Amino acid sequence: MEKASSLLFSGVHIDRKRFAHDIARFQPKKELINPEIPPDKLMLSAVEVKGNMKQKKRKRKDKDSAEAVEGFSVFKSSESLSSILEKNVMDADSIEQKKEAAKQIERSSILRKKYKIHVSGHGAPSPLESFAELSSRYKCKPYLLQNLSERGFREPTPIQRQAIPILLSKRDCFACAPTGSGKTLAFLCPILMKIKPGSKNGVKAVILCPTRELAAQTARECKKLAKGRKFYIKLMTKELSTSGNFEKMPCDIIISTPLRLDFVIRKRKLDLSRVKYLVLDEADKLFELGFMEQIDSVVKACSKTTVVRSLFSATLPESVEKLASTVMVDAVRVNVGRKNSASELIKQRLVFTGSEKGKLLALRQCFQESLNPPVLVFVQSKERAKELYRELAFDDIRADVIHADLSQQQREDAVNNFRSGKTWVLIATDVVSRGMDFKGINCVINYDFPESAAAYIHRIGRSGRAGRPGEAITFYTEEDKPFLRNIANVMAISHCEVPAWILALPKLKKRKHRPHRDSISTLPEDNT
Ligand SMILES: Nc1ncnc2c1ncn2[C@@H]1O[C@H](COP(=O)(O)OP(=O)(O)OP(=O)(O)O)[C@@H](O)[C@H]1O
Repeated sequence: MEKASSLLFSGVHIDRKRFAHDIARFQPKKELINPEIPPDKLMLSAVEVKGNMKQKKRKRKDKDSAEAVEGFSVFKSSESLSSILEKNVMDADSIEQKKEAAKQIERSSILRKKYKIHVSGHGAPSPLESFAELSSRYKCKPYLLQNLSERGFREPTPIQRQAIPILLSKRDCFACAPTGSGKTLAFLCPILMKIKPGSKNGVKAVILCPTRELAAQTARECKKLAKGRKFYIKLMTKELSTSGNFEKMPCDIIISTPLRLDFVIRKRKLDLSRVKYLVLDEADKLFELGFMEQIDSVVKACSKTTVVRSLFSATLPESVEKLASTVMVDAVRVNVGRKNSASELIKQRLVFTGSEKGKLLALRQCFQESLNPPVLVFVQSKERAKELYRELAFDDIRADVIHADLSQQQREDAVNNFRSGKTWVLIATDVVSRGMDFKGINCVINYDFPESAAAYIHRIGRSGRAGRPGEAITFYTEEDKPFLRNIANVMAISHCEVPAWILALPKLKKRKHRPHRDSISTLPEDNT
């Protein structure tokens, strides 16, 4: 009779009899011991150990047993085999879970690589493979999936794949993704999924946007997505902010500019203490000096300890993230593609016009060569927008203008006419440079050189949206030359051609470029 013999492998002492007994006992779960070992090898080892061991020569048996053990990396510890096996079986469920978790991690990293999603922050949930996962993973109500499908959204965009699960997991989030890549839906979906409609306990979500136009657009998007459910979605207009009865008015989601919401919090005592989601869209703009106090007031008013805060933009500089970190808790960062870069769908080029007068000639030439409406033309100030509009009024072009001096109604009309195709060319200040989703803009012309690389990225991002190609032309004069490099860097990163001499220009410390420019007008003084 064979005495309990021992086998030394990798410095581990194994009791052979117990080994045989344990293997036989736990055979049904054997594959759980170590997923690395092939099943046929494991089965062979178990049978040999249990039944045939006595008939085989000691040497052979030792070798086989050693082979059987070889796959068990877990044996390479100082624990006895029995205790390891017991533990493994007891942990079978957790091992199964661990295996599944390992697979999920692998799937996540494949998806992230495929969609150029970069994530930092611990325990970020895995990205969505499809919209259907919203229902299988997060029990999304059918109405929302139906609305997504009706809008023609078949696949989530990369930022939606990652930011939606993060916000559904109630994690604070910094999200940076190119212009036109569907960030709006990335924050609207989780809000609609996580709050209950019917406003029994006051406002549940606040979305802040830097301009009225963008707030109105986001409110419209939100209503379209919420179709079929009785959500109270309110756009904070001037009228509502001054005369709305907030105590009696049901409201689930408020979409506002910081100025209006701050006014209502201070003067009308709007209670935001039950807000679950706070979104700062175009966050880097909101963190600029003019908005800081208002943002502070809104952040304080959304006082629920579990409020989920998120920042979205196509450009999120470190300085903004640093500032915002003071109010974010354990946030996850998501970047799609290269941070702070332009959409790769836009063909960008620079045009030297020499002087201010040269710009008007160049613009007319562009229109003569190929006017492919809709075209958005950006200028530096409202005065210049008015001047250029007056100049083009004499040409045979259906042009309109939008700037901050117009009434709210006039601004809305300008946007709507441009959207519907009544207007071919819209002359604009930066009031519509961020977030505005004019469908199918073919070309953006920077008549005046943008004040910064971020401004450039947002302006040209009005074209090349939702997977469609776009074009951007930027005029520059002698005066703009020193600032060319910032823009040229953005172009080079998006693989657009840039003359080498521009990339060799010295770096500038000054970020903003808003020079005094000669008047656009070629009309005599008394005619203007
Ligand atoms: N999953 C999707 N599939 C197809 N189109 C989508 C999807 N999600 C959003 N869109 C469309 O993409 C366009 C751009 O979306 P959105 O305005 O949210 O972009 P954005 O990333 O917020 O851009 P910006 O940085 O300029 O604000 C919209 O017309 C929107 O309807």
